[in-house]
This record gives sequence, C-alpha cells and structure tokens, in this order.
Amino acid sequence: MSGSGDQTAGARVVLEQVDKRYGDRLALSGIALDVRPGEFVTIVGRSGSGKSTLLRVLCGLEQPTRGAARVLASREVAAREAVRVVFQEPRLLPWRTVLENTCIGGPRGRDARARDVLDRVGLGDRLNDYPGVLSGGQRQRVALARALVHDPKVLLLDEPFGALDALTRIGAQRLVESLWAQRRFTAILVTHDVEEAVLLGDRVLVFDEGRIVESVAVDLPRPRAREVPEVGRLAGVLLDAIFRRSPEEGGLSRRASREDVSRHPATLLAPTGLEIARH
Ligand SMILES: Nc1ncnc2c1ncn2[C@@H]1O[C@H](COP(=O)(O)OP(=O)(O)OP(=O)(O)O)[C@@H](O)[C@H]1O
Repeated sequence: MSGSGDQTAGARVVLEQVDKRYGDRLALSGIALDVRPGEFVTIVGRSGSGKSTLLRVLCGLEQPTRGAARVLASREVAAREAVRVVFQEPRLLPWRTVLENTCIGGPRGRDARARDVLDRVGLGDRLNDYPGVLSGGQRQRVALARALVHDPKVLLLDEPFGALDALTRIGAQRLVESLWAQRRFTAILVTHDVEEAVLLGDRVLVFDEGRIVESVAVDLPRPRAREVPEVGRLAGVLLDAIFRRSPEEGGLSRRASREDVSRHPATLLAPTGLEIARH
C-alpha cells in the first residue's frame, strides 16, 4: 500500500543497549534496535518477557537503567506529539463524549481535526455519544482516534485488540493498517497473537527474558490474510522461537504445541496454566 493524502512521515526509533532494571529483576537486557521511519514492527513473546516495558521506555513512562532510547523525527516535534500509545483498555473518560475524549490532552482548536480522525475510524456519527453506549471495538477506535489526533510520528500499540472478539479484531487490524498506510507513522505493536504479528509487521521481534531472541522480516504484499500459507509458515517460525527455550524457572509448565496455540491463541497469555482473564 502506498501512502496517500497526508505527507506525515514517521520517526526513526533507536535503542542503544537499553537495560531496564526493577530491583534485582532485569526486565530489559541490552536491547539494541533501529526502527526505520514508517516501519511497522510487531513484538511477540511470553508473558513477562519485557514487551510492555519496552513500550513504556519508548513513550517516556520509564527511564532506561542503562543505555538510551531515541526518537528521531525529520523535523522538531514536541515530545507529546511525537509518540502516542494505545493500550489494551481504551481508558476513556465516561463522562466525556466521543468527541471530547478524542480532544483530551490536545491543544484547543483541535475539534476539526478530531472530527476528521473520528470519521476515518468510522465514528463520525457517534461524536456526541458517551463511552458507556459504545461497543468494545468502538471504544478502542476512540482510543485510536485520540492517539492519531496528535499526528504522532510513532504510534505504540500495547495489545490494542486483545480484548476484542475475533471479527471486531480483524476489522480493527485492518483499520490500523490502513491508517498506517495513509499517514506513514512508525508503528510498534505488542501482541500475543503470532498471526497478527505476521499480518501487520514488516518485521517481527521475539522477546524472551528481556532480550530480542529473534527478528523475522515479513516480505509479503499487503493486505495479508491468515489463509495465505506463508503467513502460517512464518507464524510457526515465531512460535518455535517463542517456545524454543523452556526455562526451568518461571517458564512453561509444559511445552505448548503449535496446535495448542493456534486453537487457543490465548495460551500465550498464560503459559503456566493460570486462569485467563479477559477484559
Ligand atoms: N513496575 C514494575 N515493577 C517491578 N517489576 C516490573 C514492573 N513492571 C514490569 N516488571 C517486571 O518486568 C518483567 C517484564 O514485564 P513486562 O510487563 O514488560 O512483560 P510483558 O512481556 O509485557 O508481559 P505480558 O505479556 O504479560 O504483558 C516482568 O518480570 C515484570 O514482573
């Protein structure tokens, strides 16, 4: 897909030997990463492998213990405009309308832009509704609009589709991909779904114990479908990388097979057999 309309260019993201330590736990260990402007990088890995910590470092919620994380835009942009995050829960204010939620945190006079973005995510006719009357997928689209209204150079997505049902999830994936193709921001998405990682990523990184243990380039035309054999093959490669090591401590109670995971994608959420809580 080629960019059209807006000429917004994404920023380059560079991490140099980043460690993040919590007490004696090393959540990130020597992460070196260079993300091209406009690249779509997806990240998979077992629970606790450091994926969310990486996003928190990138958006400035956490400081690296060692090393540096840099966002390099082609022109000077305010930090708050450079990087935006969409979380698994939409985090909307229930007493504010869709339009008001979308404008939150932005400078005044963003109404027109917010309306435009809400239109693009298919909520142009829900501006004055409150979050309580929206579906889960619609709320997540408001969260996406709220991030995009700032015209970010980097969009961080932390399991943004995790709480959506399968059909809504496919629609939301396509929406994110088409917005990315239009606006050319740099996208970094954390997911537990290896197929989703292949469908959306130019490159998929596998995390394990705070390190990048595998990097898989996905050189397939877009939009991609789960039915394409190469998508399934790459998803298998990723699963092998995720489960290659079965650590004695804190790891899998048994080695999950590829079949287990494709039948029950949520297996990855709870590799030690814990109850899976869905939001
Ligand atoms: N604020 C914190 N204080 C202490 N330890 C933390 C904190 N945040 C994360 N950790 C630890 O850092 C490690 C990495 O956590 P992180 O949330 O990045 O993993 P994750 O890969 O995103 O996991 P999940 O897929 O379950 O969301 C874990 O061992 C976690 O317990």
